[in-house]
Amino acid sequence: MSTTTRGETVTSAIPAVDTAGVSALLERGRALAAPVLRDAVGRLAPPMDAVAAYHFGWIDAEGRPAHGDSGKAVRPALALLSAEAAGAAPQAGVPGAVAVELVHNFSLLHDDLMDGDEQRRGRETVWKLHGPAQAILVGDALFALANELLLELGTVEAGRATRRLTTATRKLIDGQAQDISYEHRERVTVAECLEMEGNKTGALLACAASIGAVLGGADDKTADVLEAYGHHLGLAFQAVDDLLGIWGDPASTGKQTWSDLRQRKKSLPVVAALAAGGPASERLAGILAADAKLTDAQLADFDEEEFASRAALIEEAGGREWTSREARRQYATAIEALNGVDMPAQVRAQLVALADFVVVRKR
Ligand SMILES: CC(C)=CCC/C(C)=C/CC/C(C)=C/COP(=O)(O)OP(=O)(O)O
Repeated sequence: MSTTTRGETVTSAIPAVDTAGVSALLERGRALAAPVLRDAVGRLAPPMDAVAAYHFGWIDAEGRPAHGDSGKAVRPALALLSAEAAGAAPQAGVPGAVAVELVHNFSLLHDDLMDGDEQRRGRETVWKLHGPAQAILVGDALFALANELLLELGTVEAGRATRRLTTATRKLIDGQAQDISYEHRERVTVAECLEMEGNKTGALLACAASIGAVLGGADDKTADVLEAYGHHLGLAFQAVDDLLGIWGDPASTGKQTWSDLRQRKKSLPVVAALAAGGPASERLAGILAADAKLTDAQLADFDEEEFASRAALIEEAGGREWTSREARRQYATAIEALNGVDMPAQVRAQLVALADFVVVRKR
């Protein structure tokens, strides 16, 4: 056991992952979602259908069929398990799985444009290859498709699912707005950072973890418990994302090196390091204050060593360790939330396995 800077006791054990079991869960989500996702994308007018197909890795930059990385598909896997947690067949969760994945990809398309990121899933981002207008339009279209797919089911459950997805999307947008505004704030508190991450990442994972149950006929109380699991899992997911954004291997993450530092992100490791106090924390604060006076182009011109030295200071001030502990604390809270729903033991074990994967992932 160990203690966080907030004084709570958390398990410090790094979970062992059932890699084969998790791969099978992710693959099942991908396989059941794929036909519905392809059909949805096929509804888009050219050239948006092809731009979306490129984003999902189904075609390459020249328009040839491809099997590119279309993402880990954590959210579809969650949506199917959520249907099973409510006693329904996994298939009941498929429209929810696809809808959440569409909203997720809408957010990635817009996020890459806003951040000026040139690499996603190991290839050129849509805005870089096809221009900002296509990134905006295809993102908007994926969002519309998500709602269209759910609403055309025409059931009461689909109406409830759409309501939850719309609220999650609004929170995701709130979180993105907070994230961007924090880039230009000298100080962001740990609480503000966690609230922002709960919005930008927690809300959609919470929705993924409950939407299958809603579509499978679960009551709101059951859905709310599953949502709590997904929310904390989302916070663990984002904490790991923040670690990967600084110390991840670009060959695994599929993103540029030091992407978060290049964009002045007040991610958890940075915020925790600044809050820690002490010589490394103060040196970091001084450097970031000087960075704030530079233009984005000047910052982008920095060589690797400049970012490496910032990363080293964040680590020395304790930001890396604090964030890993926070990921494990949120993981433990997510698992505990599962006690609030009576579900088949195997489904519970699979929800735990997915959470294990989230905290140890390298991409
Ligand atoms: C409105 C707007 C622009 C919002 C942006 C919100 C945003 C991008 C939040 C970050 C969420 C996140 C951790 C994405 C990576 O997911 P992942 O690792 O599951 O990605 P994958 O599908 O590639 O595996």
